[in-house]
Amino acid sequence: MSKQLVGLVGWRGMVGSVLMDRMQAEGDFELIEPVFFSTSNAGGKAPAMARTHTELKDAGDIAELAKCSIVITCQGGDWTKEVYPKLRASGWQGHWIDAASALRMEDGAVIVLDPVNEGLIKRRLAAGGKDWIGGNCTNSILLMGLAGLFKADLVEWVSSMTYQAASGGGANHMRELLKGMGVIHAAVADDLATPASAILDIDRKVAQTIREDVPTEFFGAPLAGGLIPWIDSQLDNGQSKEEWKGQAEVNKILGTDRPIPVDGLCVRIGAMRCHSLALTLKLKKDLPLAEIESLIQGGNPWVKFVANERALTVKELTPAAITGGLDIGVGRVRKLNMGPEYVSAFVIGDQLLWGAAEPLRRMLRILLQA
Ligand SMILES: NC(=O)C1=CN([C@@H]2O[C@H](COP(=O)(O)OP(=O)(O)OC[C@H]3O[C@@H](n4cnc5c(N)ncnc54)[C@H](OP(=O)(O)O)[C@@H]3O)[C@@H](O)[C@H]2O)C=CC1
Ligand SMILES: N[C@@H](CC(=O)OP(=O)(O)O)C(=O)O
Repeated sequence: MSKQLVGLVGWRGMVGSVLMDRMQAEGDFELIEPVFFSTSNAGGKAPAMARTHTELKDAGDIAELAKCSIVITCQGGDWTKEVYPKLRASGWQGHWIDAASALRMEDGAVIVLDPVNEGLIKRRLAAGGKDWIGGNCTNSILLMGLAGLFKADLVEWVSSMTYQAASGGGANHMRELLKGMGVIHAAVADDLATPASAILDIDRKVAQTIREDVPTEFFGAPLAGGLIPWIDSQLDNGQSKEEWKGQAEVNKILGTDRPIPVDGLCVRIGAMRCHSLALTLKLKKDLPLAEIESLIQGGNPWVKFVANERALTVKELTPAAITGGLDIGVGRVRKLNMGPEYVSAFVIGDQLLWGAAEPLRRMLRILLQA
């Protein structure tokens, strides 16, 4: 049987590169006939995974895109908004898999996170669904970590305080964070090399450097040595767009009839690519802690449950331990003073993997098996 023609757009960007790595690692390219597209280098050489279509196609060429039975894009929302309507208007009936948020809340689109909503995906596929959109990274990580509690329909509401990495903004934001770290260090490098230097003098110089010299072009405020308690645009109700996505996307992914309230504050911190969430959950009933832990552990094979002990937590539940892998760390699970149904949890994951690339790759596999 001939292999399906799969168009890849946005493959050299940050999310796209992680997707390419994962597709190679999992042997996905053996199963498809890839066609690589570019917005900037049509006619150039496609990457080595291309076998027959070795030239880059123009990502604005609707007729070329329409030859593919599946298009996967990590190119970004602007490109989606420009090209998707034209492609569908041309009569194209193929499957569209997209990392960008542009189509996420459209009625016909499913937000894909198959370890959590495989049933919904399969139902929509059987009903003729064609649009498969990756979720917001923070929400995908939250749901991957606590899938066991959601599957058991135990969650009454979630308060979600996030600690989001620089990579959520893109490659330039990661660079700006690192430059800022370098600028701060350079300002006090000599003092640090002198053990007798006064820490308050060092601190004064650092504070001044953060205020005056740390680059802010991409984040709009100094991130290195600090944090930024706002992510994305401002809505009229006082939420940030990132905070709004919490309830909207979590409920769409789960396909709930009655929305589970999800709200909290989203904060950018100086981590590179791991998003974390400090969660307060109100459960629908008072369950023994051991049962709650076991439900979380059984949520999916990627949950790395960390017992609520100091030594284990500081070793296992950090960006240093989690970055670059598919594990979703879950820990700090305990009952809170507010009452027996109130439980805390800390969830951490690599936002470029489960938060972006992996759900798309797995959706491709689901389509190839259908
Ligand atoms: N960043 C994140 O954490 C997440 C992002 N997403 C979504 O994924 C989409 C893509 O995001 P992201 O990967 O961060 O975007 P990037 O900016 O890294 O890449 C997007 C495109 O920019 C072009 N580009 C221009 N200069 C360069 C360069 N020097 N290196 C690589 N590519 C370059 C490439 O297009 P071309 O090859 O055609 O020139 C590339 O495909 C967005 O819609 C975003 O919302 C979703 C979840 C998380
Ligand atoms: N907004 C997220 C990253 C992202 O791309 O989100 P979305 O896919 O919902 O636009 C962050 O900054 O961490």
